[in-house]
Amino acid sequence: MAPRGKAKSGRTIQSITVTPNSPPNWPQLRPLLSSLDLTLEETIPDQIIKIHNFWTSTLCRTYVQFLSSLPLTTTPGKPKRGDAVRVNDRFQIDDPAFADKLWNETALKSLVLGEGERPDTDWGGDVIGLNPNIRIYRYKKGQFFDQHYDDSNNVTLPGSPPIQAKTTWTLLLYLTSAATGCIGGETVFYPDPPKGKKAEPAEPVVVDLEVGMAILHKHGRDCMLHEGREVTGGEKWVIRSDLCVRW
Ligand SMILES: O=C(O)CCC(=O)C(=O)O
Ligand SMILES: [Fe+2]
Repeated sequence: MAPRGKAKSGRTIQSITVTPNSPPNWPQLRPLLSSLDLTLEETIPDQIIKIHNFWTSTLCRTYVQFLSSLPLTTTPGKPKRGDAVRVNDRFQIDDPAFADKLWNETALKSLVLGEGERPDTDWGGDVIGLNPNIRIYRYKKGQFFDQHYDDSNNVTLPGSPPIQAKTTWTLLLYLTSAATGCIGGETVFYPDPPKGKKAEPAEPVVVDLEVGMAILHKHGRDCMLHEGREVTGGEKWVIRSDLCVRW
């Protein structure tokens, strides 16, 4: 057998340190619009909020290119009991530093907590940052995320001492849309059917993809049933995190 570190030919094999799940070298978050140029737009008060142009199309393009180089894995078609059928390619990482950048170096913190004009939203407590659990989704033709509710989770945010928090709202950031060749993939919300036999079922609320748009939607006990519709052409790319409140 060749000695350790040597190939049979005698060349030294470079030692490779693989840190399992080490955070990627995310591109810097630029260019971005200032919070003064952005607003929280209520699609359904206290349930769904949109931020158009949260990321610029230039930044989205940089990220799609970068994220394409990450080792995404296709989620199994058969979910665990109680989980939604979810067919997409994803990359998941616990990265408190990136979550902190997404919160502090973008307009998000100012929009959610800022002094400016903003809807009187119940964030479920004092918002202190974003969930370090960052999820990247890529949906290709035929992929989708079936109807489900998002859970609230307990998380620990960095600090000394570390801060106990829980998630209250989902953050979805769309990097692609019809403008980049993605067909379908809308996020669709289903309001609870009105009570009473004669009542018409409530119309679904369809959120069309828009490059750089972020949406926040309330989750946990008050989460609306929702889905990511099937992508029928091109690619849908999404970055997912959650708002965290002090626990
Ligand atoms: O990709 C989407 O449009 C929806 C994603 C979603 O519902 C989730 O991450 O829980
Ligand atoms: Fe969801």
